[in-house]
Amino acid sequence: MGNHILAIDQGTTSSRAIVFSAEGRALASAQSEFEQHFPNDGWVEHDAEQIWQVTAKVCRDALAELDDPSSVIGLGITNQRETTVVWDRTTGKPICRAIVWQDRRTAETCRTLKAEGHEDTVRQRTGLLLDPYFSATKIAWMLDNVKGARERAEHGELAFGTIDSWLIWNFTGGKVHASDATNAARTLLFNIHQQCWDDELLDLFNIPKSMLPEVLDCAAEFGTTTDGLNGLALPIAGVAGDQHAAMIGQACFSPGMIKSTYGTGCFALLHTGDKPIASEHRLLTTLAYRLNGKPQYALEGSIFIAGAAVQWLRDKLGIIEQAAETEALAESLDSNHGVYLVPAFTGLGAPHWEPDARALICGMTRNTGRAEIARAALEAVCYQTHDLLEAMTADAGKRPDTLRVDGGMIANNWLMQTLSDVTDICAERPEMIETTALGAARLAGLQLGVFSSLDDIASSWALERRTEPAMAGDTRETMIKGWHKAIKRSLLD
Ligand SMILES: Nc1ncnc2c1ncn2[C@@H]1O[C@H](COP(=O)(O)OP(=O)(O)O)[C@@H](O)[C@H]1O
Ligand SMILES: O=P(O)(O)OC[C@H](O)CO
Repeated sequence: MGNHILAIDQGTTSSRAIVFSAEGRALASAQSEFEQHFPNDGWVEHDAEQIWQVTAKVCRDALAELDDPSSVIGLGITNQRETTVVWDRTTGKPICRAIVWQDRRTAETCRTLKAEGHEDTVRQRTGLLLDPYFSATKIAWMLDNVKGARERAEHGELAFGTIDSWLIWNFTGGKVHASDATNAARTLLFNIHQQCWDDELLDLFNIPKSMLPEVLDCAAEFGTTTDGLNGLALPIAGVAGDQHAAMIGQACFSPGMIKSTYGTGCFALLHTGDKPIASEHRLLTTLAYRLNGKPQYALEGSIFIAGAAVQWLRDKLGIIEQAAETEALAESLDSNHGVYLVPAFTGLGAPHWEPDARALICGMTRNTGRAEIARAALEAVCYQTHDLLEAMTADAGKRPDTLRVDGGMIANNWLMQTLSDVTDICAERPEMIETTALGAARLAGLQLGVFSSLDDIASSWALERRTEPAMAGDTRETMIKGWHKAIKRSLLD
């Protein structure tokens, strides 16, 4: 019998499937992008049916690369979080397109709920804020805007799920409606202290409880695949939201350990142990993971735009052809020449939480060219990480000394060094950069007996590159001061 695990990383722009060995080597993989829909300003939608089709296909493609597919003993799923799907339990069809985490259409609803004084209760119970980022107001929007949806939901005909639930439902032929605690904790409906759906919050957001999935640990029995894999029956044994899976993939298992993932957005999570810490600096309190019924908590800083700013340079400004070109452009300058880019294209996340802030470039002169702008896009990621780390240090009472980094953007060595310089913290990049998918595989492996413990998993984490801070203190201070001035301007909008 084999011990390989198929892991799915269902991300915001693409679905990936990777088969991992027990040592954490990628034995086979496949990836496919899918369509992004922007039907209105600030709206972002996905076709959930297409996500299911594309995801099942990349799994089949990865399995087909193996000499012996029977060596695969289980499936782990990790996913873009908060993105909301509502479907009909009988037909299995979504009632409308999925509303993506980046979508800002419910900003007004959030403002009203805040003005009515509900934010403290919501924060206290969920660890989150009243922001359109999370699922609850997205579900309510669907119920109120898709004809007949509210009535059908009240009659128990509709199901809600984040993308993990939607995939589990489809892989099991509609038999299992489940999610894991980390995904549930991003909905604004889950009480992170009691580890259950919160009836008062369901009332506040006006969402029928019958729509919600059963919530399980991250390593658990989520059913067996009957559909999508050419008849292959695999136990779905590990599930976590992508940032939580990255915590597992980066082996951040002790309080004080922190990882930061640089993909479309950037998400830094600090492990805070078995007690939740309420942030006083507008960070989120969330789950790191939940195993054997025992939640481990984290403080999270969420930045909505990181690599997406580089995509913008490529697709909208046309000043680069490939993301990797930003490295040589940034390196070609001796300083940032006073140019800053605040990438508030979809508002600002932590620690500002300003859905209406908008992006800007400032400090330009006649000398400013593509190198300054590319460098400013990369530096913005470093400054934002700096701001998150300051907030985390203040909340947790201790400054982390090492940041474990991953995500597509961190292949950029200039960015990695500048991150260390600006944050004044060492950055460590692991050998296996696909930490998200690896984390999902690890969770499934834990459930299926491939690993006996988290220590067993931690022993296979291997360092590939480490950067040390090497910038003079006064240079750092000047740069950060310039950034904070730019941020102030973007908040004026
Ligand atoms: N060498 C690079 N330098 C800067 N940005 C990069 C580089 N390579 C990829 N990126 C950016 O990283 C992002 C892709 O990272 P990935 O982890 O695959 O994202 P996601 O999982 O969110 O789709 C893209 O936004 C891309 O612009
Ligand atoms: O799909 P990613 O990697 O951009 O991650 C999305 C996050 O989970 C959103 O909270």
